[in-house]
Amino acid sequence: MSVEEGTANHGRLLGTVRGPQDVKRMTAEQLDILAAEIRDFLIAKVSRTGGHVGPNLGVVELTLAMHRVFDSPRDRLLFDTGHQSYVHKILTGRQDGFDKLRQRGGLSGYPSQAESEHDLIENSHASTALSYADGLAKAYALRGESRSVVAVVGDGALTGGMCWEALNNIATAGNPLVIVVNDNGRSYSPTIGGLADHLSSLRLNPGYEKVLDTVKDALGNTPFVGKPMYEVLHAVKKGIKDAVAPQAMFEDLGIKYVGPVDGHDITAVESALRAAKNFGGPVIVHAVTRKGYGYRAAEEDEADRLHGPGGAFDIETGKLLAAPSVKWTHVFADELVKVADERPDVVGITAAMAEPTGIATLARKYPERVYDVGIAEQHAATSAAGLALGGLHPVVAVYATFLNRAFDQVLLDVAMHKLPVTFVLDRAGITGPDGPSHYGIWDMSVFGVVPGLRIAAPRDAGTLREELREAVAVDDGPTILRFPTGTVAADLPAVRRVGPVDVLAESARTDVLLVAVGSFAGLGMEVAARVAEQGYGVTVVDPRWVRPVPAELVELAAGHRLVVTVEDGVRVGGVGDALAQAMRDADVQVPLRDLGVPADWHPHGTRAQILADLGLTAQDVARDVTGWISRLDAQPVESVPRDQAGATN
Ligand SMILES: Cc1ncc(C[n+]2csc(CCOP(=O)(O)OP(=O)(O)O)c2C)c(N)n1
Ligand SMILES: CC(=O)[C@@H](O)[C@H](O)COP(=O)(O)O
Ligand SMILES: [Mg+2]
Repeated sequence: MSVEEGTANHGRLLGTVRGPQDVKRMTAEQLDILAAEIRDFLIAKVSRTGGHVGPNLGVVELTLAMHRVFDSPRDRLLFDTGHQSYVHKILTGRQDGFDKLRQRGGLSGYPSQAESEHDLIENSHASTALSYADGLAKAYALRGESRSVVAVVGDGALTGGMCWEALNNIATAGNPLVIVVNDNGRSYSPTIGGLADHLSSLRLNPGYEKVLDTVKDALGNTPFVGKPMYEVLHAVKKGIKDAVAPQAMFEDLGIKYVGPVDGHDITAVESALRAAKNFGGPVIVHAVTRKGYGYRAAEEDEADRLHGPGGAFDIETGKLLAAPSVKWTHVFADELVKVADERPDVVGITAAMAEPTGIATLARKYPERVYDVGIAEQHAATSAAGLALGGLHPVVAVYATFLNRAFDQVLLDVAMHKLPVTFVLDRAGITGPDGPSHYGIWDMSVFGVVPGLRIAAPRDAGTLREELREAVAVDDGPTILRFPTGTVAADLPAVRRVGPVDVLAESARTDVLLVAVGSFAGLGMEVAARVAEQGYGVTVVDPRWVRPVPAELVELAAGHRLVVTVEDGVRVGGVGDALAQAMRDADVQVPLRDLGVPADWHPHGTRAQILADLGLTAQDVARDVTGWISRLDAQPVESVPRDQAGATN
């Protein structure tokens, strides 16, 4: 593409970039111009769609250098968490896709094999890239393939335990492998922990910086002649480094360390990467970057450097354009503080997501009662078990999808010990823009099998507050409270309560018992109204506590001709499955149809779009229910009058 044509697209130089080969031949001056054009491009596009603008502004030079030193896709570039792969996508022919970033049918916000041969890891869960890289490097070694493996991992992701399991193996295997630590000092907020302190000691030591510049100049003028020269030069740097900034951690692991380098200096990063590439074993390149680099609104965003605005935002201020609304998270955060006011034993735990989960609200009032464990959900669960053994009641707030990796900890470290730990799962169910590895659709099935664990699914703000209090009142086992992303549902009053079960609507006829789980209660009410137009009576119930299945739900089922369950979670092992089993065990032979999310990798889009694609709308469910009940009419069974419906009051 000519420069003229390129200009018409995104910027004079950026418009000419159709693949990595186009940046390999650019001069240093052109690269600086290109980096600026990429920043302008990212801000312009992501301000319209929402997305991870801060992390990607921090890796512009880093990604350019990687694509100049390595030959993707033959050499494999891996991005831990993958939220910082937009620049990689820009350089691998996908600039045109950014108008539909994270939108249905558009570009994924994470690497996607379907999009490009340059993409490999699609999982948006942190701390996995080094394990992939270890495996990949072993495969290439065994197959005798001379291909570089490069893994970019953030300082936040490095607080995840899997990284250290991987480093342990990478060191032993000794295969050529380049680990680029993208150290911007932050996850959302400043990264916590001993590792973070260690990294900052490296990057912040003024003496080391000055001395390093001298060495860097020497390095800059010295053509690399492979491993011997690298060893000599590295020994020089190491000697200096240990003198001013001891960093035995990595090297004692058996992994060479290069850095810290200025992650925004393409030439410096390139020379470090070339040294690492030619070393012939595992090397860590410690790149110091700034999240949101070059964009004032991001650099001045104290909360999280514009880590991931959820929608379109004002370029000048970085503020979301959408009108603010009361989110499920806000209701949780507000009630948690009220509970903590009354219960000095209640403490909060976050896995590097204090603001997004609302735990920060508790931390602002009771800083000594909130623990940020880093991106370490497994540790969060078992550390919570320790806190509970110590007489406290921890509230662990994570996104639903991220608790998956802590199943064993919840099962054995918490539940088997019957410990009072409450897990609050935000973003439960279909979320939308983040796609399949972010969908919080597994929790009711996966954790529903844990003996002694109780799961609540509030339907609105009132029941969220109520069920949070009920959860922290449980002292003989773990509890889960799960709610979706977005604006909290309007309060839906119950007409009566049967045990823990709220009856939201009922009629003279008891044709259908509609079990609407959590935030689907509103959908249930709409369905009941539509089905009533066909002459059928629908009893809508919200179980509130969905696992274990309340006995009252089975009794209510016995009084109806058909039971339908609808849940924002996978069907297999979900509430519908569990209720069907409970009904069989109680010999209640009423037909049951369960609606929910198929266990599959659902694409990204908006929550509403994906739910519609899955037939989880009032119109679709009403059509299903009407079809099922009308087919039952072929064997008419008197609908049991309500007062004999078997439900206890
Ligand atoms: C297991 C897991 N927990 C939490 C998250 C949410 N999350 C996404 S990015 C991020 C911060 C990552 O920080 P870092 O690795 O330093 O990357 P940066 O954004 O600074 O480039 C977090 C906590 C996640 N994706 N995966
Ligand atoms: C990459 C990651 O895991 C988070 O940044 C996630 O994208 C945040 O999701 P929300 O926008 O729903 O808070
Ligand atoms: Mg970081």
